[in-house]
Amino acid sequence: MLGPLLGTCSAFRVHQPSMSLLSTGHPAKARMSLGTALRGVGRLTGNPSSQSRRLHQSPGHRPVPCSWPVSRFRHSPLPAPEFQRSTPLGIGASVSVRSFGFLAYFVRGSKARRVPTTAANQSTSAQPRDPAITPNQVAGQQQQGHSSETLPSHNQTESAPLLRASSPTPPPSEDALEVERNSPPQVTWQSLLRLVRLARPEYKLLGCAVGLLLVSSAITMSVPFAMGKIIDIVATAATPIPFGLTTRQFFAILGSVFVVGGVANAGRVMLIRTAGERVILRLREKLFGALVHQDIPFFDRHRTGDLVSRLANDTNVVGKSLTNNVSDGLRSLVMAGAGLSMMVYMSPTLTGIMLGIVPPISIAAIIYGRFVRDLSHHTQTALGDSTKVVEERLSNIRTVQAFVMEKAEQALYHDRVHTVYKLARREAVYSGLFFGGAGLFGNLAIMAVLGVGGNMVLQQTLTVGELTSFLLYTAYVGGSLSGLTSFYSEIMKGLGASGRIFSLLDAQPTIRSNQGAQRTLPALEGRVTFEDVDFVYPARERARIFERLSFDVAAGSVVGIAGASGSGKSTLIALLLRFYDPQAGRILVDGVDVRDLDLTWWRRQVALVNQEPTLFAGTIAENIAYGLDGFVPESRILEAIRQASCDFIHDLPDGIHTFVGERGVSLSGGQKQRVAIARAIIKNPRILLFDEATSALDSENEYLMKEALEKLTQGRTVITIAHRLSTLKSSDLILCMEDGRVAEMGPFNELMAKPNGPFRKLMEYQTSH
Ligand SMILES: Nc1ncnc2c1ncn2[C@@H]1O[C@H](COP(=O)(O)OP(=O)(O)OP(=O)(O)O)[C@@H](O)[C@H]1O
Repeated sequence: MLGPLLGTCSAFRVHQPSMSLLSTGHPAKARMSLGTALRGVGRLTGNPSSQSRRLHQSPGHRPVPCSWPVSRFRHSPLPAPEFQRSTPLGIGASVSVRSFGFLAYFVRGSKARRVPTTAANQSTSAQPRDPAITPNQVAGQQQQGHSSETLPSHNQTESAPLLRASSPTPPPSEDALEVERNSPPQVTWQSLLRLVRLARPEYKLLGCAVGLLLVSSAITMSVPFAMGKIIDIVATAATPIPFGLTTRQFFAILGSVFVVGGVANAGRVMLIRTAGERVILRLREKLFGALVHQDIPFFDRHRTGDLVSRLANDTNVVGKSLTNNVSDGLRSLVMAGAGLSMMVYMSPTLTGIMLGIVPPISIAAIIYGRFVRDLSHHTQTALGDSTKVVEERLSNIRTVQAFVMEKAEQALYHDRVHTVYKLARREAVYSGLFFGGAGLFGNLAIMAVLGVGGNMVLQQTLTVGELTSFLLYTAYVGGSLSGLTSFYSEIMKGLGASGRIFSLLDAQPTIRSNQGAQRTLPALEGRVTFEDVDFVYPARERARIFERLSFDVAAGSVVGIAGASGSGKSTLIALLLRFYDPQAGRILVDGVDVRDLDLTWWRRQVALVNQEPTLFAGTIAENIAYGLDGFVPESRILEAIRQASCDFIHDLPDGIHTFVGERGVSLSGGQKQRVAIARAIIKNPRILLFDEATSALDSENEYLMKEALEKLTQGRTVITIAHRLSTLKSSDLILCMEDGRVAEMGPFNELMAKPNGPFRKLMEYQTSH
C-alpha cells in the first residue's frame, strides 16, 4: 500500500514548482515593498536636468518646481514577514501554513488599521522640535524609546492662549496635531465606496481582466483533475482516455489548453497592472495638485516627510489594492470555491477529514502568529529608528565632519543596529519554530488524508489518480485561502491609505484664491498699511507675535525693518504675502484689505527675496524665469542678470544653462542670493520684499548690489528686513520692531539721533559685537 502512496507523494513534490508556475496568481502578487516605493519615487523625481532643459523649447513650460528627496524613502518600512508564505517544506507545510494565514487575517487586518504610518513617516522628521534639545539629546531620547515627536514642546508649559482666533477655523493646538497625525483613518462603507470609485474609469480594462481571470482560473483548476487522469491512464491500462482520444491527442489538447491558460493569465496581469498604474497616476496628480494649493498653516501642521510618503507610498498601496489585489482576491475566491467543490466531488470523506483537522491547528497558529508578528513589528520599529539616524546624519554630513563626530555617530548607529539585530535574532528563533511547527502539522494532516485515502485506494473506492487529484486540490485550496486572507488585509491597507489620501484631498485651505471679493486694482500704487494687527501662528497659538500692530508705508518708499532676532520681521512679510491671515486687524494695500484682493493677482504684484533663497534643481535660467508664465526669451533673463549684478554667471562654463543642483547646492550663498534677486526683478513687481536679501554678500558685492537695487527700487515700494547698518541707512523710513510692536519709526538719522532710542541701541549693539 505504501508504494503507490509514497509514489504519489514524491510525484507531488516533483510537480509542485511547475504547479506554482501555473498558479501564477500568487507568485505574481504585487506587494508594496521598498523597491516599489523607490521606483515610485524615481518616477516622481524624473531627470531634472532633462526636464529643465526644455524650458526654452516649449512655450508654456514651467521649470520643475522641486525635486523629491529620494533619501526620505530609503527607510520605508520593510514588509513584515508573512507567515502564510509557502515554505520549502513540501505540500504539508504549504497547505497548513497557508491555512493558518487564512485564519490569521483578523490579526493582520486589525494591525494594518492600528499602524497606519510606520517608520517611513516617523523617520522623515528627526528634527528636534524644542530648540533647547540638541540632536544628540534627541538621539539619546529616541534610544530610550521616545521618538522626537513625543518630546514635550516648551510651549506646552506656557500659559493659556493669549489670543483667540477670529479666523473661520480655530487653530488646532500642537497636541491636537500630534493626535491627528497618529490617529488611524476611519474605515467606513463610504470610504470603501469612494475607494472603489477611484477604479471606475478603468472599468473596460478591469472587465477584460476579469474575463481572462475566469478563463485562466478554470484552466488552472483543471490541472489536478487532468493529472489524476494521467496517473490512472499510465498506472492502469484499463482506464479509458476521455472522449476516446489517443494518448497523443489527449496530450496535444491538454497542452493547447495550458497555452490558452498561459495567454489568458499573461493578459490578465498586463491589464490589471496597467489599470493599477493608471489609478496611481491619476491619484498622484490629483494629490500633488491638492497639496500645492494648500495654505502655509497646512504645511506647518504636516511634516513634508508624511506628505511625500502619502504621495509615493499611499497612492501605490491604493492603486494596487484596487487592481492587483482585487484581481488576486477574485482569483483566489474562484479557485477556492472550485477546488473545494472538486474535493467534495472526489471524496466527501477525505474533505471532511481535512476540514476537521485544519481549523483547530489554525486557531493555535493564530495565537502564536500574533506573538511572532508583534515581535516582527518591534524589529521594524527599531529598524526605522536606526534608519532615522542614517538619514539625518548623512544629510547633514558637513556638520558631522566639521564637528569631527564621525566616530560618535558610528557608535550611535552601532547601538541602533545592534538593537535591531537582537530583536531580529529573537524573531528568527520564534519564526523558525512557527514555520517548523506549521509545516509539521500540515504534513501530519496530509498523512492522515493519505492514510485514509490509501485505505480507500486499497478498497478500490478511490483510484490513485483521484487521490493525487484530491491532494493537489487541497494544495490549491490552501493557497487560495491564503490569497483570500492577504486580499482582506491588502484591502484594509488600501482603505487605510485611501483614508489618508482623502483627508488631504478634502483639506480646504483657509487662504485660497477663489474666496472673498477677489478684487484686482487697475493701478496699484503700493501703499501698505498694518492696522491693529493681532497675530499668532496657528501651529503655536500660545505665543503671541503681534498685538495691535499698526504702521503705514507710503507708496514708492523704501522701508527698512530692524529689530532683534525673533521680533517678528519675517512674519510681517508672511502676513503681507497672505501666507497667514491675522486673527484681528487689517492689512491694507492702497486702502484695500488684502483679504479682498484676488490672491493670485496680489502675489503677482509682489516679489520676495528670502533670507535663505530657495533655488530649485534646474538651470540658472529656469530659476530666474520661475514664476513667469509662458515662453521667456533669453534676452529677458540676461537683462535680469545684468540688473541683479549676477556677472559671475557669465564665468560659468554653461552660463545661464548651468545646473545649480538640488536646492542650488552648487552655488555659493551670495551667488544664490543674486540669482534670487534676478528672479524677483524679472517679475517687475510693484512691491519688492527683501528679507535680509544681501546678508550673504561680501562688502564689495553688497556695494555693487546696493547701487543696482537703488535703481531698481525707483517707483516701487520696497520693504527690506536688514541687520546691516549700510543697508538700513539708505531707507526712507525705518521701522524698529520690539516685542511684537513697532517700538520706533522714522528716518535713519532721526532715529540715530535719539541717544536711548531702541533703534540706536540695536545698531550700537550690532556694531560693538
Ligand atoms: N511657522 C511658524 N510657526 C510658529 N512659530 C513661528 C513660525 N515662524 C516663526 N515663528 C516664531 O515667530 C517669532 C518671530 O519669527 P520671525 O521669523 O518673524 O522673526 P525675525 O524677526 O524675522 O527673526 P530673524 O531676524 O532671526 O530672522 C519667533 O519667535 C519664531 O519662533
